[in-house]
Amino acid sequence: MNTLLTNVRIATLDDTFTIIDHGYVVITDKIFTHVESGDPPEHVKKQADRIRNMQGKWLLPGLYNTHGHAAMTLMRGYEDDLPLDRWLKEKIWPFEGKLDREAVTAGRALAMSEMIKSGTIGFLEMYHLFMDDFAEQIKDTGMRAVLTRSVIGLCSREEQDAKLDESAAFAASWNGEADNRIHTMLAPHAPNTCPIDYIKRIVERAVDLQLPVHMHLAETKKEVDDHYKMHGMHPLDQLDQYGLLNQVQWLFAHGVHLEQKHIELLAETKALISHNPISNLKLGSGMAPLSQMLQSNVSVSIGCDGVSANNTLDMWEELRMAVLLQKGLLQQADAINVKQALRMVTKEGATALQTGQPGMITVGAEADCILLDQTAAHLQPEQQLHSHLVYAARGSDVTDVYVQGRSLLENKQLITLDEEKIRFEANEQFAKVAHSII
Ligand SMILES: CSC[C@H]1O[C@@H](n2cnc3c(O)ncnc32)[C@H](O)[C@@H]1O
Ligand SMILES: [Zn+2]
Repeated sequence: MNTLLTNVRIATLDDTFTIIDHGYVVITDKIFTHVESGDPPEHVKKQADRIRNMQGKWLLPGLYNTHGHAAMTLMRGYEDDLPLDRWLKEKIWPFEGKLDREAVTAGRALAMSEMIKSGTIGFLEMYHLFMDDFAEQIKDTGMRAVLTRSVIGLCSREEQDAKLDESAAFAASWNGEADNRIHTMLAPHAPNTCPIDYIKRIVERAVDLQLPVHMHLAETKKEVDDHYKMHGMHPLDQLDQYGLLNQVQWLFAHGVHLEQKHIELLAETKALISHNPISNLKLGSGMAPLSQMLQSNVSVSIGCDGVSANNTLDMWEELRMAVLLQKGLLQQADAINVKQALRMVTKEGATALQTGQPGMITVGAEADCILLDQTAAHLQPEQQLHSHLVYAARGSDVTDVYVQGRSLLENKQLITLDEEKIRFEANEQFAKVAHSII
């Protein structure tokens, strides 16, 4: 199958940030075989099974959302004003306790529809319910994902082991599935919900399975202060003291309350960070030292976290918030530049999610790309393309999405999901669960 996209402005976001003002791409099966300037020659047109004129659109790599809980999209707007610990204990965990298969499935379909429509092609899911179902859903939807059956260790040794066995079995059976679009990790929930000896056993299992480990880390000051009280040290220092940082590839979510010595430790051990600025602001958790992490060569990507702490899955908003926040916080206009910003949602995201893809538009890469309507007023004048992508673009500008050459969105219409059905089921399932709590 050959697909030819013509008359398009291409932001390759490659190593040199090349822009092709007027060009075309050819997707052969799932690979970019041409990324060229100008109009396609006759022989290229003849070989195409499908030619789409993309006049008035920008083509660029898809975005990656590297930390979240997709099922929680059902809980959008469910408690807006509590700090993390009370939010979890008083509102979220009781609600999650009532979730059944239909409710979780509805929340996840809603999440995927929102992500695809706003240009996110890959995401990480940290959750504990119906993970096999989700993997099946993703197979059909066509997105990329890292799936983790996460574990909380505030229970007996037997229960801990049972959860870990379930998590490892899930990870082993789905890693590399769906034509390598699904990858897996093990995922202790957080240092304050998983005792260190449990985290140690999880890391040992991850070593056996050759999988990375994902965990919330240093999200709130309370969590870190409590860790000092109980263990006399910061949670990252404890992982280091137990020799756990060098054994596996870590991907930490949040990393808000870190000192410079911790940032250096992350860099030394090549740990990855998923920065979640809006969730951190909404839950009053704080502002992560993003600029210092980038300066210390820590690989940072961006995540939206669960929707009830955000309240959208719009990676453009998330990116803009990440950049503006650092500039204001440090009172420094060049705290993060446009190229660093774009890298976090493309190349660094592709790395964090273990895709093996460059997160760039380049010949030989798998054909993952999104297109934006460049005619919107807020994207004029259109010359400063890279700047617009960081400071002006919105999820609603996205018109088309391809993953591995498969079309998931065309002219703002979802191809692999039924939007009306998703909306209906999300509302129905929310009402059902909310009613069962009262
Ligand atoms: C064990 S599955 C994941 C678990 O995490 C909860 N969660 C959602 N958002 C956050 C957050 O910001 N910090 C910590 N935990 C969070 C979610 O509700 C699931 O229960
Ligand atoms: Zn989270």
